[in-house]
Amino acid sequence: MSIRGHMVLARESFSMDAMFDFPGRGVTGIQGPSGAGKTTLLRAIAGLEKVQRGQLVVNAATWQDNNTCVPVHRRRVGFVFQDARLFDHLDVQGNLDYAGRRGDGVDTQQLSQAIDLLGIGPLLKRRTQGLSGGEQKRVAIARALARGPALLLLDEPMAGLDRDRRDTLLPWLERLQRELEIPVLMVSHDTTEIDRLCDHLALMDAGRMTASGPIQAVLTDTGLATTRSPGAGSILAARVSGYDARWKLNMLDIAGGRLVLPGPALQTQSKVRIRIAARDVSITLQPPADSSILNCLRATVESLVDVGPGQVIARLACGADQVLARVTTRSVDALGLEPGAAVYIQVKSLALLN
Ligand SMILES: Nc1ncnc2c1ncn2[C@@H]1O[C@H](COP(=O)(O)OP(=O)(O)OP(=O)(O)O)[C@@H](O)[C@H]1O
Repeated sequence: MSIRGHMVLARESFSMDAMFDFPGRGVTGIQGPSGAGKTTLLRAIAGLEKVQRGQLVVNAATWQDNNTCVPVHRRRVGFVFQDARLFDHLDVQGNLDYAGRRGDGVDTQQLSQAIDLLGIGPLLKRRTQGLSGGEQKRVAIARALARGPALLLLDEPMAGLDRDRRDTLLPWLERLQRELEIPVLMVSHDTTEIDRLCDHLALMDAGRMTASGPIQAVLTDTGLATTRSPGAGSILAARVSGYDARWKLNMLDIAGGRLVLPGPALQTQSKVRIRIAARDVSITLQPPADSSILNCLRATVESLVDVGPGQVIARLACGADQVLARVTTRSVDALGLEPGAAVYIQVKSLALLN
């Protein structure tokens, strides 16, 4: 199960030579600087962009190779563009029906599942002009799912929405991610959206793929410039193992031990993802005797990379997980840190992702 391909094209001031091999299920995030070619790649996969050379196999179906080029309307692809592009003269139902006009018509079962998953039922008779930005996006996504696509392409699904609207749209997208079998390629600038929704992450720059892999591995690959950015961090899978009602602390089991997260009680045994920002992690040689920091775990230094004047990014193994820590060169020297060193990491704050 995979989405494999190679897209080559040249424009006056841009060329793309992108090889990719993404998982055939789950959500793959595509990130990269403005102008890297992310939208162009999605358009090429959808068959909307004329390429000089193209190969594309979507879960064993060949959409493009030297001899074949399946036309756009025969590619089983759902595409949500940056601007939702709904038809103003039609109501929501009319917009959804419109999706069936090309290709093989509407897949009624898939469409009713999408209407249900995205909570669109109450909106069906509404004119699209009166819908909020988030509602319009949900309708656009349902429309993209209406023909029962084999692949869903989302180009900046949160673009143009303010923080509050993003926060309300995200749970709908999480629901889709959990309950739909369709693989999704999602271009996004938004780290929260990427962290919460993606299992796999690909990075693009100047028309080329610079990295692609499980999100945890890509985020902690110190060979990539992204781990030098102020927002660098790692994502860990955790299981909720208990709740301390007195202090309102959730106990989260991770591969390398236990973390505590303040807040309302999470459902025991549920799986959650947490993000640990590299700047919130400090390193000690001994477990602290009296510290206000609750989260302290054993770890082993894997690598140390200079990332600017006086600063180092350390990658540490913590159980089967990798954690990044941004520390000073002075601390590295004072603690005698080197690959293989056994240490403790202290985590100042955690962000719960889902
Ligand atoms: N229709 C077009 N004609 C000519 N050049 C184009 C066209 N569309 C995009 N480009 C150029 O191709 C390059 C890649 O654009 P693309 O929109 O794919 O980048 P992107 O990574 O999606 O950027 P952003 O994050 O800003 O949306 C850019 O240099 C852009 O200016």
